[in-house]
Amino acid sequence: MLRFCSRNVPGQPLRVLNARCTSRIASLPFGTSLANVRSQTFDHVPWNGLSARSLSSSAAAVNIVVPSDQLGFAAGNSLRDLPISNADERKVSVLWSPQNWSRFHHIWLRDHCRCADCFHPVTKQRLVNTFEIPPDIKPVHVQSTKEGLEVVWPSTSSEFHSSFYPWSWLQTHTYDPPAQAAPHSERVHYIVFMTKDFFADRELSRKVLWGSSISKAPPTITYKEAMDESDRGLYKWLANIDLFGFCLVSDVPPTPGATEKLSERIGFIRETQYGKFWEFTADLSKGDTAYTTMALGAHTDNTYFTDPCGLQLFHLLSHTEGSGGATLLVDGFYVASILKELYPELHSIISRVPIPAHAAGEPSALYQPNAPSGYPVLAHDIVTNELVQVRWNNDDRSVMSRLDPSLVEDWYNAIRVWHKLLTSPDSEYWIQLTPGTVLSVDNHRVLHGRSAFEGKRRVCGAYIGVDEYRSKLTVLREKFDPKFKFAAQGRDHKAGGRSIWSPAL
Ligand SMILES: C[N+](C)(C)CCCC[C@H](N)C(=O)O
Ligand SMILES: O=C(O)CCC(=O)C(=O)O
Repeated sequence: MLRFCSRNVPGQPLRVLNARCTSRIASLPFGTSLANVRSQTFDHVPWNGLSARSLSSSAAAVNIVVPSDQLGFAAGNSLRDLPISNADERKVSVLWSPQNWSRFHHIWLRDHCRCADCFHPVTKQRLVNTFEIPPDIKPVHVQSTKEGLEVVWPSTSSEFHSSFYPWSWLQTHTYDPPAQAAPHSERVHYIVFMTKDFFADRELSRKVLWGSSISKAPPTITYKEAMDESDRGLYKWLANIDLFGFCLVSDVPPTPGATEKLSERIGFIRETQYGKFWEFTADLSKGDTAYTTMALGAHTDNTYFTDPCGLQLFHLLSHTEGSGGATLLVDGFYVASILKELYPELHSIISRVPIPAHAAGEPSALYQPNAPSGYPVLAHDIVTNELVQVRWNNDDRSVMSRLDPSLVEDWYNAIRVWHKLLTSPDSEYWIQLTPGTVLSVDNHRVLHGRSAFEGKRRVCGAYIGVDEYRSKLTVLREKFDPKFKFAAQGRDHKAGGRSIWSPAL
């Protein structure tokens, strides 16, 4: 049963507009003032017109306290001004608007309390002991306030425990139903010119997939922008990489020193068997074909690492006494989207068959991923199923000794088609790098390679860990992206400048 009651302003009408609550007793037409039904009880029935699913099957006497003085509704206003909340045996339901509501399990809400006793305001770590929360915990009081939802819990000690959840935080983290994810990526055949408002309205983590036409307007920033201490240019640089999977940096002094300093603007350089900040040329000084004049097909680096590097920076410092050595880029997400569309069963095979890999060119090192079978070419988020990583280097692939015998021919067919799409003229973006232009590549998405060359060719660059890159991008988003700004009107802890309600936590 639901008992509507208003608080704080006795006798004031409790007006709920746009919400309809159907009960066996009566249905409430739009705009009904509930004042006269304040004491009326309603069996717990589906909110008519709000959702096919009932809010709860079990009848439970709960108080809905929606202080009428805080409703502030004029006739016809939407519910968006103040969501209605109610609690049943196991969940709190929040009615955002006539067609939208969410449900949060009591245990989930209690576990996610962010008061200073439950969530460290500086370290942003959970303090509440999840495992001491009674599995059947129920609030003694639920209240909608202007800033968010207030829930009062029974507590073993004498006093109650009060939790607060900002509306925007609940909307960000709604899981029943899940927040409507914006389409993750869009395949464009034209080039989107990077205007500042282009960034402003982009959904975070959106991707712009591209083919060879990216050559018309490759994402580029200047060295001056990247080095600017305001970090605005750095944000633009990383936002470009996040959107396109790569970005050029122009007007960079053609020296290893300037390139290293540029790399470190993103984060600390990841040291590997090739060194920290590396320079390489065709002298086989390291046991890898990158240190030769050979052509290298489109690949991602470090498939032999459990955690392949996130970014790779290349700067062609000089090339004399010969030609060639053009750089190849292929958007692995773009090609995967085509494979999925045209050959879904092959897409499924390379998304599930693991590939072992090794780096064994240095006598003092033999790298293999921690999973003995390796990892599939395409890795997807386990919940959203969005593509998050491409791992492909056919040269560094080890023996396929764990292939299901019934899959051998299909697997070879799958990688053959994958390779055909990767090497299609529509997928390939060739660029002849020159001294002064640094190429930065998301090694989890964009494959790179090069054409064969003659002469003396010197390249320098660095690896940056994927977590260092993504952390810097998130910190810059907090600084520059209004979507990341959170204002809980005084209900916030901002130790270290970061809100406890940051969408990233
Ligand atoms: C970038 N640097 C020249 C240092 C090393 C290149 C090693 C590339 C290796 N075959 C891989 O795919 O990871
Ligand atoms: O020499 C180049 O331009 C690229 C070499 C390469 O693919 C690599 O180092 O992974």
